[in-house]
Amino acid sequence: MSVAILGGGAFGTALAVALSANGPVTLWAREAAPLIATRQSPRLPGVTLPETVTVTGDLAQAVSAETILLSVPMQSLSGLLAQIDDPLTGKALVACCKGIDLATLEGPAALIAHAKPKATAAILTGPSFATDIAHGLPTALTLACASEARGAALQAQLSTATLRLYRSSDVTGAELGGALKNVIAIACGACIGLGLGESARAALMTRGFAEMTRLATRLGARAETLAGLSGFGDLALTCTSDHSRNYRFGRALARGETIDPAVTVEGARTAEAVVALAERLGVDMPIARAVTAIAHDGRPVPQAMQDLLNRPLKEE
Ligand SMILES: NC(=O)C1=CN([C@@H]2O[C@H](COP(=O)(O)OP(=O)(O)OC[C@H]3O[C@@H](n4cnc5c(N)ncnc54)[C@H](OP(=O)(O)O)[C@@H]3O)[C@@H](O)[C@H]2O)C=CC1
Ligand SMILES: O=C(CO)COP(=O)(O)O
Repeated sequence: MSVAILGGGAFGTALAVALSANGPVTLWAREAAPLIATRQSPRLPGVTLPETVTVTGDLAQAVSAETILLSVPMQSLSGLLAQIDDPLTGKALVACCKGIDLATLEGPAALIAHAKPKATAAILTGPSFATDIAHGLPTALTLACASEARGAALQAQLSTATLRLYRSSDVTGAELGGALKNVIAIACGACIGLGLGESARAALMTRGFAEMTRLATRLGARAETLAGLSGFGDLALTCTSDHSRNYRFGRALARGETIDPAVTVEGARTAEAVVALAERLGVDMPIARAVTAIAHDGRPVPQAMQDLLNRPLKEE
């Protein structure tokens, strides 16, 4: 089965390198010329695409593949899908982005399912830095698809010797785990940037995990999915690593450092979407509210942290 990846940034490039171990791969980028010329994405320096990866700027050609991975930032996903006239009947569309769409408050797989109802929507998510995948370091991810049979086929097609996929039918749990952990990672970066210490970060991770589980289960996810790679696994990675852009964003906010708007920080916009979703559903999400306050409302980070500590004492 042929594979195409839409999005020539860090993750799309890394996936193209990894999946080329299984056979030919097509990589589509909106600005394909530099990628064709250099075989390197500026978003993933030092990684050269193998010859078995065909880079194209022709979207119609790319979506002729049977399995299509969508690896653009979450807030760009609906626009990209709208550019594809083809209903993509029978194809597998695998979301590789992490977030919640601000316009619809949907996760990536739900958004794909609504935009292309004649295709099969799935999601590939979990703890994995693009650089690790591209360099062939061992990585385990969740491949979630509502159809058990399509999920099993995708699991086999997209696993490699170093990219180990676990299968799930809980698409909601997988997409929310990946989206929500980025919000908590911003809070953890802010905590460390403010010098509040590692004990405070562990508390934020734990209470953040409670918050993630509360919202996800309210939306029909299984709690055990949140405890898996796509939730707990990715939370652990993203909240503790300098490689994470979300973590670094929170740390920079706390330190008053300049933020580069060209860097993809999914948790910033997703925090806004989460707050809106949680309010609609009556779910308490204090850490997401704090992240929205520091990222968008100009609330100073020390005050936002104090707001969290000042909340009434409660049962765990
Ligand atoms: N990097 C990582 O380690 C991982 C990332 N992810 C997820 O993958 C998704 C993509 O992130 P990542 O690749 O890292 O981000 P990058 O910032 O590295 O790249 C984003 C890419 O998307 C392209 N893009 C943006 N908007 C559009 C659009 N409307 N149409 C077509 N292309 C578009 C950009 O093009 P241009 O360069 O022209 O701006 C760029 O090539 C995110 O949801 C992220 O959470 C998941 C796991 C790991
Ligand atoms: O999702 C990721 C790791 O699993 C990448 O994290 P950042 O987007 O924070 O860099």
